[in-house]
Amino acid sequence: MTLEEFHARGWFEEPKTQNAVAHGIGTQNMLELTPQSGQKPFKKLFDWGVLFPYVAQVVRSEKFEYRQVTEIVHNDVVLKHAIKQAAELTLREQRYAKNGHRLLTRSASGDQKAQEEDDEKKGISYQSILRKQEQRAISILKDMGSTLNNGLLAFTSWILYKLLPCFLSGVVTNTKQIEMLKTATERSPGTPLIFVPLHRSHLDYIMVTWILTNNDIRSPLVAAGNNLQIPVFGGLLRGLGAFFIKRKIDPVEGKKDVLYRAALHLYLTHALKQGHNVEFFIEGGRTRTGKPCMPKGGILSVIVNAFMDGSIPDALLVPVSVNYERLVDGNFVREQKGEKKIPESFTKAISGIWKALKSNYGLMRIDFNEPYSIRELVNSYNKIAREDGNNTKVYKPAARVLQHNQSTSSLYGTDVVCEEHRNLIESISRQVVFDCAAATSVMSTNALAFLLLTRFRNGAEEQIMAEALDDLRNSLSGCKDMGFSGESAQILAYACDLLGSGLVTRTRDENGRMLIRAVNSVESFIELAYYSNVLTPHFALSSILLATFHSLLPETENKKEAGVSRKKLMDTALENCQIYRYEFILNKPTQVLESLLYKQLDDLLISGCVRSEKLHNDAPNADECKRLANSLAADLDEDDDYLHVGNGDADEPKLLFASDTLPQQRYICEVLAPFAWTYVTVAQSLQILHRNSMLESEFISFVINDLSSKVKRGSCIYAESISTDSVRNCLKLLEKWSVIEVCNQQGMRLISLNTLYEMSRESLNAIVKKIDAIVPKFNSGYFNVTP
Ligand SMILES: CCCCCCCCCCCCCCCC(=O)SCCNC(=O)CCNC(=O)[C@H](O)C(C)(C)COP(=O)(O)OP(=O)(O)OC[C@H]1O[C@@H](n2cnc3c(N)ncnc32)[C@H](O)[C@@H]1OP(=O)(O)O
Repeated sequence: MTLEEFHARGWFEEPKTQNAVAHGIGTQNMLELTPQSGQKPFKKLFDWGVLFPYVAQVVRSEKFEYRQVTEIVHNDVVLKHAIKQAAELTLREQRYAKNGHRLLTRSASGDQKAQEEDDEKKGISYQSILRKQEQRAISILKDMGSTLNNGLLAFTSWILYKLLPCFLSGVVTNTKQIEMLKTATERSPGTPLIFVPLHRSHLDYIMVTWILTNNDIRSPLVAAGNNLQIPVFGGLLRGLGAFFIKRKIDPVEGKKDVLYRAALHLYLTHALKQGHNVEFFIEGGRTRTGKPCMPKGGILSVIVNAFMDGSIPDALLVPVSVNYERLVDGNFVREQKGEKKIPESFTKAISGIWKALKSNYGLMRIDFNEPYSIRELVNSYNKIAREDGNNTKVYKPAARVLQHNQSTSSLYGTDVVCEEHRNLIESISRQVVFDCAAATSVMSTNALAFLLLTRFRNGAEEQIMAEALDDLRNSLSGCKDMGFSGESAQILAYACDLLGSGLVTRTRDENGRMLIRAVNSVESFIELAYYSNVLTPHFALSSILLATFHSLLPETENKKEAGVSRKKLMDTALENCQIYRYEFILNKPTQVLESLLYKQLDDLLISGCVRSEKLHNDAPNADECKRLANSLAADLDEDDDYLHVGNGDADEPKLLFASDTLPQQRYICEVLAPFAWTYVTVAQSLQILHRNSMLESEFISFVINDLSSKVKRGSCIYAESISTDSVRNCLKLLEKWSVIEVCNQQGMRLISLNTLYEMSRESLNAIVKKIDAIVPKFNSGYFNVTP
């Protein structure tokens, strides 16, 4: 390996002074790290660890006591109560099935004995139902329980030391972050660590446990979907920490599986009480698009509850960001094109491992971000609630104690999850996902794919692209950690190599110039979008703002003096942000979206993408100066929302179109343009629901086909707009807006237009128009003005 290549792989990343804890001072390659091996000075003359470093590493790394919890759960009175509750529910169902509506009159009479006799005649036995529920509880716990043990951990760890270098050139972690975790566990020994990674690949959980084990940090119990309970691997994962859960808690809509909920609630609570660390994937599965999915709250609600009811004194949530230069477990192109997911199986796992071992996937980067104490999170949300003057929102841990007769119908542990608690969990989970995404390091392949999709869709000369990469690195400096360093041209060559000729070509033209371009196929653009989307959330707000600005510019002859009022821009941009509410988490719950938009506006003003009327006339007003000063202050303390100056008067300075920076404006708008195309196509397709309800899956196929033909015809230039995930997100939005209704019939989701939109074509057209406004119009209007 040449020195340049070595640098390009980011192992000598310059330290970031802005946030020493989150970004660390120096990284380490875990593949080469065996701190327990080698000669221990002043201990012995000869140490066998010198000859067998990997064996020494796994044998000598710290061993923890991993207590089994299924037995404790089984003996818990709450479980016994849940078994009874489930049995009574089944009894009622069976009676209803036999007696139909007559059941109600019988129960009302309250004649217990007569009821029992009637049951007996009809072959219904409460005792046998109860026994069945008891058996079910045993079987649920058997399926769920992890058998985490040191022996298997050590053996697998050794295998991984041998196998990982076959397909990864490095596993980069941050020394400071690992030390931070160790310090956190030492400082508060009774406080469990809750690892919350964003899920990209099956390697994620393997690497988290492997890194923790080899750094003498207790391995976590990991919530695993029961689709991974496949022969051989299922048992292996269980011994390495997996506890299996149903991906859908209530398979039958509207019917709560009380027994399962209680078992999961108790399993997790007791695991925490027994000192286990826990890991779960808050998105509920791997991202198919490369950007984070919306979080799920079930597991988190149990953990927060364990703190609230005093089962544990506190817990530290550790957001984990994982990124790969090249995704190890294939790609998600098939699924984005609307094809069915292939279920996990033994053969699929074996062939996946075999394929992986024969390839090169470059670097993997894993960041353990600064932990949040759940106690402090709850306190700070309470502070916000008090500042809002909303005392009902205040959460008090002591107010709820673990009761033996508590309900088992919710994962949280109360009959109905109250709205405040739901909001609290949702806020915490959105904050975790936001922070994980923001802290994800940018790999060389992310940067290359981003440039290819937003600036060089037809390819470009390597030198020009290297300059663009320099610009990108400058613009990200201080806000995103880069997983590479060195000469941009070399980084591009390295990234092209990794992505392979199926995605990107790097060829010399007849004049000897090196050209880099994306392979012109739907599949390659969808896959490149996966890599590019690591950067998309970072540019999402400025893209929304600028696209909104362009959509508001008036049609006038004198385009160079055209402008939009600040208030109008902000109001419309805020509305447009709502369109993307299921696609991106644009702000933390503790941040005010409007303030973030103002900050983005200031950045656009500074970069010259938008001009200010007053500034343009060389007469900066006091408001403008204050706003820019505030923006800089907010940069220094990013969590504090700064107040924007200006009262939103109609006569406030206008924001003017800037013709000299049109190319930059276009790059920014290109970031969200593919999403906007998907959304507008979904909206246009709604008309087929007129007097016609449809299975959701059929509607999605219809939209995907429509998008594919648009791409084929060239009316949509973004092949990556073909995205099942974005179609689904748009449907969630339309459901939220009450444009469509979704009803669940025996596990099938039927969608139809809501009455208003069924009756009125204009209302439906208004929705299409509203969504169409977020599509940047590159072929008309202001994007075609010559500077
Ligand atoms: C050294 C060697 C190394 C080797 C090393 C090997 C490592 C060996 C480990 C292997 C490990 C594999 C790991 C694979 C990776 C996956 O398999 S990822 C998939 C599985 N994991 C997850 O999904 C975790 C995140 N998901 C959740 O938390 C979901 O909520 C659940 C628990 C799965 C349930 O999902 P769901 O059925 O869709 O239901 P959901 O709407 O979320 O709500 C369920 C209930 O939760 C509660 N809830 C939900 N949201 C809220 C809220 N905001 N507030 C309060 N309560 C809420 C409510 O009670 C709700 O019920 P309702 O009151 O609404 O009726």
